[in-house]
Amino acid sequence: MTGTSLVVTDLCVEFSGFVAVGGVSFDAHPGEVRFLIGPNGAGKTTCIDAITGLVKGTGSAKLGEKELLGRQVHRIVRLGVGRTFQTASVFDELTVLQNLDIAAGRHRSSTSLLRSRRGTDPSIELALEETGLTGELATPAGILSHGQKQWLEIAMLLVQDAKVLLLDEPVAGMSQDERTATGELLQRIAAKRIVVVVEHDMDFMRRYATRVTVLHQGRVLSQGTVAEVQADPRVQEVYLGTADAMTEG
Ligand SMILES: Nc1ncnc2c1ncn2[C@@H]1O[C@H](COP(=O)(O)OP(=O)(O)OP(=O)(O)O)[C@@H](O)[C@H]1O
Repeated sequence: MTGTSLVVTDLCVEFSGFVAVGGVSFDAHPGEVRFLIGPNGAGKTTCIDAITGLVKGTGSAKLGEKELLGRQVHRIVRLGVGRTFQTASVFDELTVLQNLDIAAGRHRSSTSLLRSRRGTDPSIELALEETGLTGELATPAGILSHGQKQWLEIAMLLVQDAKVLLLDEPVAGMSQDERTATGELLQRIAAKRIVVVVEHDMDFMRRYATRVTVLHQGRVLSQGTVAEVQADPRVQEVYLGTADAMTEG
């Protein structure tokens, strides 16, 4: 393990007295694809919301020496923590390049698109290559496939040089080919960054997770490698009878 880690300790989030996250601890390091799984309402998204400052949490979420909890959203972004949402939040009317320019903090008018290839900055070129979107530079984001929109969101985080990528259900609604491409993309970007994936798709988790944290009713039910959590009877019990039973596949 090298580089700065994300260490979440005893994270708690309450909504008007309802405990959505009740003392969750996990860590994530560069070089691994870390998964957070659990049934509906387990508290997965709320954990991400707390780490990124969208909801108030107590406990601790540290990136290296820096405490994230209690900081404002934009300051957390500035520390290199990026996230995606369950619904892609790209600008549909703008091209892929314009979306990336905005992410990079630049503005490019549509007339300058003709010169766009020559003028593309290296971080954008790299993000396009990593996400396989190089050929879509001038495509309006609104007509990208569902998978490509998710990749564009990831590319926007790469352009911002995010050290931590928190991805909320990145493969929901994707075709099998898109899932495979996304899994391989996550493995590539995780080599140097912290990647935490919230997912429902068990097959995807089994194929690409390095370590898994299983949440249930706001608490950590089990934690470990895919094999370890799959073998945990408590996890099997929680998933028993669901379409995505842990032992399938
Ligand atoms: N803003 C909010 N106000 C009140 N309750 C909330 C709020 N956000 C989430 N909750 C509740 O907190 C619990 C955890 O929700 P969360 O969205 O984190 O679960 P999840 O594991 O991400 O579920 P899913 O897989 O369905 O997205 C749920 O019971 C949810 O209804």
